[in-house]
Amino acid sequence: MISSSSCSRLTTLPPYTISTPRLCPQFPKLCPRFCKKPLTITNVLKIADSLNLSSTAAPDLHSLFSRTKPTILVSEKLGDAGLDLLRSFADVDCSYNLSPDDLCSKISSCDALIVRSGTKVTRQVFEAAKGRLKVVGRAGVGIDNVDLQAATEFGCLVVNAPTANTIAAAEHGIALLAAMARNVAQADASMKAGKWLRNKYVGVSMVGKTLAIMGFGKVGSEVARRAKGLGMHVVAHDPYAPADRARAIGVELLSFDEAVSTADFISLHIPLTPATCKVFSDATFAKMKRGVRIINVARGGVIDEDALLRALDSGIVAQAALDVFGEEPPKDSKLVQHQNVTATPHLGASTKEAQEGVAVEIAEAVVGALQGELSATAVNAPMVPPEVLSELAPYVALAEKLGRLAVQLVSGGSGIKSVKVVYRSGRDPDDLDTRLLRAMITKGIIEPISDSVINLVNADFIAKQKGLGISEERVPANSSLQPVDSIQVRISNVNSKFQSALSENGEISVEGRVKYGKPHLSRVGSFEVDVSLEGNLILCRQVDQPGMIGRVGGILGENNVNVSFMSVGRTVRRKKAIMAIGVDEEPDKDTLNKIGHVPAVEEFVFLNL
Ligand SMILES: NC(=O)c1ccc[n+]([C@@H]2O[C@H](COP(=O)([O-])OP(=O)(O)OC[C@H]3O[C@@H](n4cnc5c(N)ncnc54)[C@H](O)[C@@H]3O)[C@@H](O)[C@H]2O)c1
Ligand SMILES: O=C(O)[C@H](O)COP(=O)(O)O
Repeated sequence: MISSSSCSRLTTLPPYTISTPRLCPQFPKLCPRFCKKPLTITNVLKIADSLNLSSTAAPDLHSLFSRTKPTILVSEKLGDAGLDLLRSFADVDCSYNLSPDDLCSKISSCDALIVRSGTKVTRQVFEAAKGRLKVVGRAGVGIDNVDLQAATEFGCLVVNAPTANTIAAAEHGIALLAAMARNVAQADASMKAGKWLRNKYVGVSMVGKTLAIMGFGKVGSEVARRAKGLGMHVVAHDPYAPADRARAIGVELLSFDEAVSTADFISLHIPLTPATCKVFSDATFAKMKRGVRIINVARGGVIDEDALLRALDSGIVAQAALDVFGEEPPKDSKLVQHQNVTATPHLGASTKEAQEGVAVEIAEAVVGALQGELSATAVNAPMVPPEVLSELAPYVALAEKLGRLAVQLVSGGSGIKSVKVVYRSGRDPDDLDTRLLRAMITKGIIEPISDSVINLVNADFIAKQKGLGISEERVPANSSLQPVDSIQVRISNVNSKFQSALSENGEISVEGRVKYGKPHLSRVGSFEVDVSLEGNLILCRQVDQPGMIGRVGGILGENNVNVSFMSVGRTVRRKKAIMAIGVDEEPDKDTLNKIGHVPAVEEFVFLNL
């Protein structure tokens, strides 16, 4: 728990570090502008930096400074090992079988929600969360039950657990394949009904038959390996699958039509997306060999279930084995009741081992995300590996400051439509991921002029929503030691309240670099400066003449405003110069007026960083 002494230390930091009510609840007056902001990786890193902690210690800051534990709602059964992990970090509310209304009424008091496939995380859920929900964790692979667009719009990170149930799903696919081919379920049911029907349940052999794997991803590849072991000829269709993986397993990659028309068995392993919804339609069944057998352990929605029923009745499809359904549990039971259908109630991931693995995988992802880490399994945000993140941390701070600085130079009433960011870097473009930097520039530009809270998840979306186009350019630099030599932010087609910030082609232009690990301003318009981007800044253009530093410094000193640094840049000697003055306190109006009345001062602007 935070002590008042450590909290007062925090108040000496730039205010964006005192960012959440949880961080500094007893000092809301000291940080009123910032209390709405969530704790993000950026400000956690800034706090770590300001406290001279290494960036690897940063995630612990959340728990160090948080007065209350976060609350995590688990809406479907999760393995114990995952629950234990969650409980060591948060208050965990396991409420299963919630109605949509109950979920909406609970969610506004939750920081994270963990679901499996049975909970629909709709736009209404994000709206009802009123900004508190930061993470949705999907304990499994398929995220078709989460409205990703709404999550992104509300700045809520969605993470999944994509690896722990792969083998379970593949094994279930093979179990269904074999059970269907040998009528295991039907024969078992008949025996339980007291019958002995040896002639009725003659099956088909798998060896030598062609199996088409539709979707050659994690599960599809594992099914392929196992089917090869059964002596099947395996082909696959997946427009995005690497050919070398297919070669390594001995699988031939085919077009959709080739795969469905040559197969004796077809096993579905594609995600449900708008593009794959009902892709197995009447037209698709018409292309298949008569007597084909279909297994679906992916998603019910990829099949038009009415069309499947027709294909089963007409004999195009001899048998189907289904673990998943368009609606779960299925309301219309015609398909489930069909004598040639083997059905299981979405059991693909349901092994003890997979459920424990998924629970731990999702618990780690959710806890990490709540601590401000960028998740490796983020579904709606860029994944930034930790080593890249720690290298980019000072540039992240620089990017946000430059955005914040540039937007304050725009005169009121000018709508910002177009921003260009120029990165000077010696790195190979593939070695420099600018998504994080772009998000922080967007944050810096938008937050001071709106109510939006920007993070890595929603930065691009909110920029687009506000009609703000951000383009990026890379300029090669000689030095390749640093990831970025300089970042320039240019805003075009606006008026500036500080004419000297305009470049020759009329854009507001500010440029900065990282010096000694800290963000520095290196250019404003066509003036070179060299000031640390900390606290508050006064930019002042004056006639280049002796005594100006003393005059302006004197006015600030007389009014009890402490100058932290000063830099003068000029274009023409004895003509024009820019003075950049860092001040610890915000000068009052009178003090600023006095600076404006110094005869040689032609224009000045006060900027809050
Ligand atoms: N029944 C269960 O309990 C269970 C368990 C695990 C996974 N699943 C489901 O299985 C599916 C696959 O899971 P995964 O872990 O292998 O995912 P994955 O992302 O590793 O693989 C999916 C593959 O489908 C491919 N694909 C996407 N669109 C395609 C298209 N139009 N045509 C062909 N291929 C396409 C992708 O390129 C990818 O290689 C998902 O729908 C997942 O939800 C179900
Ligand atoms: O996509 C998945 O991971 C599977 O369909 C498992 O879903 P479940 O967690 O609801 O069993």
